[in-house]
Amino acid sequence: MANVSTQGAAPEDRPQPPGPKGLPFLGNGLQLKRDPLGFLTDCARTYGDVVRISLPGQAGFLISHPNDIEKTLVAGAQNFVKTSGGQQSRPASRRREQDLMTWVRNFPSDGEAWLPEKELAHPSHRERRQIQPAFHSERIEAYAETMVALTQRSLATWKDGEIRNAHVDMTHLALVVIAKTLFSADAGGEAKKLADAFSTIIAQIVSQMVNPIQIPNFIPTPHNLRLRKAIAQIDGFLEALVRQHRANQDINDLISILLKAQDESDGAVSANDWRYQAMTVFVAGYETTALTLTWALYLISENPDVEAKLAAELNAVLAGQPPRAADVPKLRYTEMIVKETLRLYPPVWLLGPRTCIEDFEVGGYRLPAGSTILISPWVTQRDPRNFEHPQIFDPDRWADESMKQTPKFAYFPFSGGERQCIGKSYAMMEAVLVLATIAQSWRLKLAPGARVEPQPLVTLQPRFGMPMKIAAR
Ligand code: HEM
Repeated sequence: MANVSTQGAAPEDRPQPPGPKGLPFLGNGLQLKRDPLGFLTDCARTYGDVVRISLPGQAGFLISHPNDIEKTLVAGAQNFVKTSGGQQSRPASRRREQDLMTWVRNFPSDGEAWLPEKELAHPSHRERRQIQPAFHSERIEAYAETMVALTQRSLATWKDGEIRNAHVDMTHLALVVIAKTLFSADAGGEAKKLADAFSTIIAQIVSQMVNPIQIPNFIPTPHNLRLRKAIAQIDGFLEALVRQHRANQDINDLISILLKAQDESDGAVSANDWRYQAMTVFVAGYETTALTLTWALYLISENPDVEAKLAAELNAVLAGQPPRAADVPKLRYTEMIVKETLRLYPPVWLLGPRTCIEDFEVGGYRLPAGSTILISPWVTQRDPRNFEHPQIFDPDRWADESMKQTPKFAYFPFSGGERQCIGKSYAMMEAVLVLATIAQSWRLKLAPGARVEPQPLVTLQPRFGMPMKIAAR
């Protein structure tokens, strides 16, 4: 499975990457749809580091060697645009005239999102520049108190001995945390409604990835009506936010940054653009963090030795006090649990497909312009060449000095390069603080008979939820 040696070979003499046989027209589409995690893992283990996968109507290549991933995400980044369901989005100038429905139709954003044409060579630079201040380290530290307070508020409703769906709890919690820290909104009462609206929207995003042919928005099918209602709910939430921010100029958060950027843009940014960005941060931020926490609670419950070590660390560092930002660097084992959870259950199990603009040389192969590149943290982070006993949940592996020898892109739950997750530090801090706050006072055990199976949608969901029996410490 080592990279193919290409020394001395002219590009045209190089072999084509191997790959599984596919059906006429459908290629490997059915296998990919039926069991994406199993199929992609088998492809990498059977055919090597660059695998040809025929997607309906296009050539796809799975890249799974850390060096090749680094080359794609870092050195070669300028050669790629992010695509959604094999379709390239429309030019920004036309997109600006459209509404949130268009945002949904085009998510995840590609290199052209919201950018004037002259900036296209530097995908996403402008949008990142705008929202970056909300993620500076001193700002993130200021969010710690709110994260812990909201977790405590949510835990106050828990009753000893009951069975709760940890996935639902973590989803509502992560949603109210983002709403409060970045948007200054108290979404407590609305958490369920907003979470349901977002999941309708996310289901739509998944559906259009799988089925590029969609019934147009204006036809009132039950599905389109549900989607419109969900979008109207989110839109109403954002409208209320903007009124609140316009009325109180002292608020200093992500929304105020976006509104200021819009006011200063001299019409270069449309009235809707701040909404697109707010929606992107919301969708990208709350579900991923909620899933990290859900999978972490599950893995802790299945590993009593890990649970005991976690409890010991929390006692030693916090001595019964709620965690604060200053405690985060001391909660090393808690952080190792989060890192190991993100290795085994990366919420973004497949990075947004990227299309190469020009031919791309990688792993000894030359991939033609227009190819779709697939990169999966799930596949690479479970590769035995990168991690010893990769299927085992072992937070202690992160304390091992030998881990420093592991190639950088053997582990990339937040992606890497210029499109890497902007919320990485925010998410890590939130996960550590929330986990510490929960585990300090509650012990969670997977409910008897519960079925646990990862379901790879846009993010890696627990297919049957995560019913857990809770006990007060
Ligand atoms: C553990 C939690 C999280 C994980 C695992 C995660 C992972 C990722 C990954 C892998 C990407 C790149 C996707 C790609 O290239 O296809 C990404 C992008 C992004 N993330 Fe995160 N993320 C997390 C939390 C957050 C949070 C808390 C926020 C904001 C509060 C956030 C905001 C974003 C944004 C704005 C993008 C760019 C989206 C785009 O370019 O379309 N993420 N994240």
